[in-house]
Amino acid sequence: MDLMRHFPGIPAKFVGENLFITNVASYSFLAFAAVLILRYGGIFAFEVLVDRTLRFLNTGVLSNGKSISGPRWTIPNGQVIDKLLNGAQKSTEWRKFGPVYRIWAGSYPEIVITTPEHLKIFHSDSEKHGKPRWQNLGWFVGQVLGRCVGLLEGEEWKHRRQVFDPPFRHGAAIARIADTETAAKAFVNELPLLKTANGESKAQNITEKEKQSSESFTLHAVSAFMKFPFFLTAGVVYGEMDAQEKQELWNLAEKHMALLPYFVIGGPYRFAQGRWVHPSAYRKLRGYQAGWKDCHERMVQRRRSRGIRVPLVEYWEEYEAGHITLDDFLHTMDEMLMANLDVTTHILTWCITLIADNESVQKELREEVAANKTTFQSYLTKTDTHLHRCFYESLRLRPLAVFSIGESAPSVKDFNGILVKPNTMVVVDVLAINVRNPFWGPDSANFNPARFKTIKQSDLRYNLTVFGFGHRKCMGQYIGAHMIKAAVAHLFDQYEVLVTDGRKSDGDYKIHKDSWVPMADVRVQLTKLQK
Ligand code: HEM
Repeated sequence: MDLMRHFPGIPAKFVGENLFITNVASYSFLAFAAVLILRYGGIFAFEVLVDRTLRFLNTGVLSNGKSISGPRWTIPNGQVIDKLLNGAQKSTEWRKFGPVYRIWAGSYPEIVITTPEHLKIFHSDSEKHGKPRWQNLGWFVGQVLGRCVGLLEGEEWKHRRQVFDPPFRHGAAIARIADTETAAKAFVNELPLLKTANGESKAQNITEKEKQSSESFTLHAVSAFMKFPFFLTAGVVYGEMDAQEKQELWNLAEKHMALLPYFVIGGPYRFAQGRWVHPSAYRKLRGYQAGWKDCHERMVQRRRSRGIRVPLVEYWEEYEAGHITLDDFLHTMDEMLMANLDVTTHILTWCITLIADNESVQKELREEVAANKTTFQSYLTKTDTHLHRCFYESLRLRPLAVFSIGESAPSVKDFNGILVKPNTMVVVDVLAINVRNPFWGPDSANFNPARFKTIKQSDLRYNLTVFGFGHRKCMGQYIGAHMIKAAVAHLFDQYEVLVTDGRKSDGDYKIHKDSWVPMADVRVQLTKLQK
């Protein structure tokens, strides 16, 4: 399908009620569009028509409050593509609509909030918040992730979260720290092998110091760092995996990546009927689903036959006992591994890039790591270290999504007189909170981990968003933090790291194009340190 060429991309989650009305409305719009485009070549006219109609049907706010503005609905999916793939630019551009504005996800209004005050108001009843169906992204996403923990709400969410989160709780993550650290060390030790595997050559223009060490090579950061967090998370759930299982899982990851564009493009992919428009996309979807299910059935079988009890087997037993459905199981597995693949790669790549580009930060980190060698594993779990501050500062500046995944409140929310209707999706402009917010001071755009030294944890509550809010905080936050910090600590302990490529003319970094999160598209030069 031609649309695909224009929207290489990604992502995951949401939707609202009244799907039937929405379907009818959407198909009517498509019919109108066809007529207009054929007759007048009028894409602009079509967008205006859709925008006006949607505003007439539901603006997302009550008419007895202030009115709300926002960007015009655009083909093919409102602002979904911009929100997910072009977030940083749009976060700045859409400021002209004020601190609270509306965007469209397909035919659903989403309200964007940008200040800590509004964040506090919105989360005053966070325990009752819901998740709009399929994250307002439509049917295709629903087929892969519709029943994952992150998209459920109410009692169902509470129950499924209790089922899935035991291996990821704080105590469990601490108990695994030796495994996490060993895996991170192995990952860093094996990086030189990637220079051949990735067809990378030795760095050009090697300096005298590098010649002496004779251990200098460059890597494309995303490609080189992707598998480490993926297989580490897989290990938490599946236990030890053999080479064949790892290969099968990676093949499935590649198939999953090929589905990501359909998650965001919208149009026909928002509806089950879209299968008639693009049968090969539908076949890819079914192929992935079948492979994902088979792979898990076999992994459970193998572990059971050897008497191995790992979280995978325990989750499967919940399914067999009828406590959760097969989709609950498969979709949550997908969320933890596949949907998260880009997330964890993004976090690791940015953390390394930002430290590498700040010489004094890199030096301080190396010294701290050296000073903590004897208690290295407990050092990794601490939160009052330079390493942890580097991790947080990187999350602050380079959030995985510029516009948060979003939630809906069951009550009316009053944002300075704009009254948001109950059950309407509200998303947070994370850059507005984490960077443009006056709380962070005049150097808010700079990478300065030391800033966290003097900030009280309680002051961060509505001024920083990293792992989500309230009850819906990230299930993998502890494992996630440990794995990133372990990899970063080992890397900078063994190598001098330099960003050699990936800058734009304005000094900002290039962003990886084939992902649903804004990963750094950089190359790094690693030079082995002489010890
Ligand atoms: C450092 C890396 C990570 C970061 C920065 C991160 C960030 C986030 C954020 C911001 C959310 C909230 C999304 C929302 O608003 O709904 C979230 C949710 C979630 N994350 Fe993570 N994540 C990371 C790693 C992981 C890992 C390794 C797992 C594997 C289990 C994981 C599993 C989940 C799940 C299941 C949810 C949904 C929680 C719920 O709604 O109950 N995350 N994550």
